[in-house]
Amino acid sequence: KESRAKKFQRQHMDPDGPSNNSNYCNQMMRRRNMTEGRCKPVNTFIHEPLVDVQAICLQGNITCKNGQPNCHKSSSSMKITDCRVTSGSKYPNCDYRTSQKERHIIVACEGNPYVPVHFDASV
Ligand SMILES: Nc1ncnc2c1ncn2[C@@H]1O[C@H](C(=O)NS(=O)(=O)C[C@H]2[C@@H](O)[C@H](n3ccc(=O)[nH]c3=O)O[C@@H]2CO)[C@@H](O)[C@H]1O
Repeated sequence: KESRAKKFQRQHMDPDGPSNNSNYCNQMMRRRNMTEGRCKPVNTFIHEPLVDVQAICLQGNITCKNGQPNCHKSSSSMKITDCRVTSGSKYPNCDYRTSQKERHIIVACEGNPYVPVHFDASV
């Protein structure tokens, strides 16, 4: 069974990216298995070293969107790519818009070791 930490890495980590082609999201959403059963509507890939993303958990606690107190915001902005389904997207041919950004990111952390398990938002 995939751990929540590993699931976070599968869904959100791409240190070697981004390749600034408009098909990045179409390729990566399939490759990371987020187009099975449905097209995941929104997903962010983070183009920073895993250790830098794990270090976000050491920042002060902030409230997550779901009200839990275990979220943390990155101290610096990070290179990310937002993938968002297009209006014309029809499962199983999931179609995404690829948007490269530099944002502070907010993740939820859990466990021992205390590591990212959920992507909450970018700001
Ligand atoms: N505090 C917590 N502590 C611990 N765990 C927590 C906590 N909160 C949730 N989980 C868990 O995480 C799991 C999960 O998949 N949550 S999810 O909201 O659907 C993820 C969002 C995100 O993947 C994506 N998104 C969204 C915006 C954006 O900019 N970029 C972007 O990528 O869209 C998704 C839907 O919004 C779920 O098992 C839930 O129980």
